[in-house]
Amino acid sequence: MTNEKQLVGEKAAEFIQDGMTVGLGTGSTAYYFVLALAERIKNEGLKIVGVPTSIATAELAQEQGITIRSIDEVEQLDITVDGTDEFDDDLNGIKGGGGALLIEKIVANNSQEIIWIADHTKKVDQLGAFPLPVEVITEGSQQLLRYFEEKGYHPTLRLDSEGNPYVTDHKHYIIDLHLEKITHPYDLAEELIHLVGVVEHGLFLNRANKVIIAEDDAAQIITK
Ligand SMILES: O=C(CO)[C@H](O)[C@H](O)COP(=O)(O)O
Repeated sequence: MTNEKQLVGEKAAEFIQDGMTVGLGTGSTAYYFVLALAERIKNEGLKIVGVPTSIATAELAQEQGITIRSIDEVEQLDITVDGTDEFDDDLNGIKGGGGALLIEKIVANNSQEIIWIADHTKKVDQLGAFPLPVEVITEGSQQLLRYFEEKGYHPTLRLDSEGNPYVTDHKHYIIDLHLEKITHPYDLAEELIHLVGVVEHGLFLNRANKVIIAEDDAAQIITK
């Protein structure tokens, strides 16, 4: 059986050119991109600077011999390759299933080009079946949970494998909103970002330029 995540990760690595500063996404699909990029660096001698979007990706990139810099150590990025939890026909998406949405969004906002890599399950007609992650500061998180409950957003505080609140790389909590259907993503994004205590949300609207998706055992490129 085809490993779709590997297929699209390897395809994305073909878009990287010598001298680029490259945003390195987070998650099980981005993992394969990082491995494929490291292979190209070893085999072809590409000179690349990687900007990781999480501690996990920074560790992986270092293990693989990729030179890394933080987002504050580069002026801007040529390209970012990242996974996504869902995307629709407009290439709007939900990200943050892996908890790295904050730096993923900062890196995306400073990239000239953004490619998402996705297995076939990630394409949806309407966003929302995947719970929307909202990164919040820890203090006041109970109040935000109550607010979201009252709004009918069906919030849950994300927990780690031991049943404790999941803590992000930047020591925040994540509240997942179980919305099922997001009919007005731009309005929702506007509401969430103005709530005091919310650091960032996982709606990535009008950001991706391309999605590489696995379909029928081949990598298909969807361009905006
Ligand atoms: O947004 C993310 C992490 O914060 C990931 O890109 C997203 O969760 C997809 O992950 P995977 O490739 O493991 O399905």
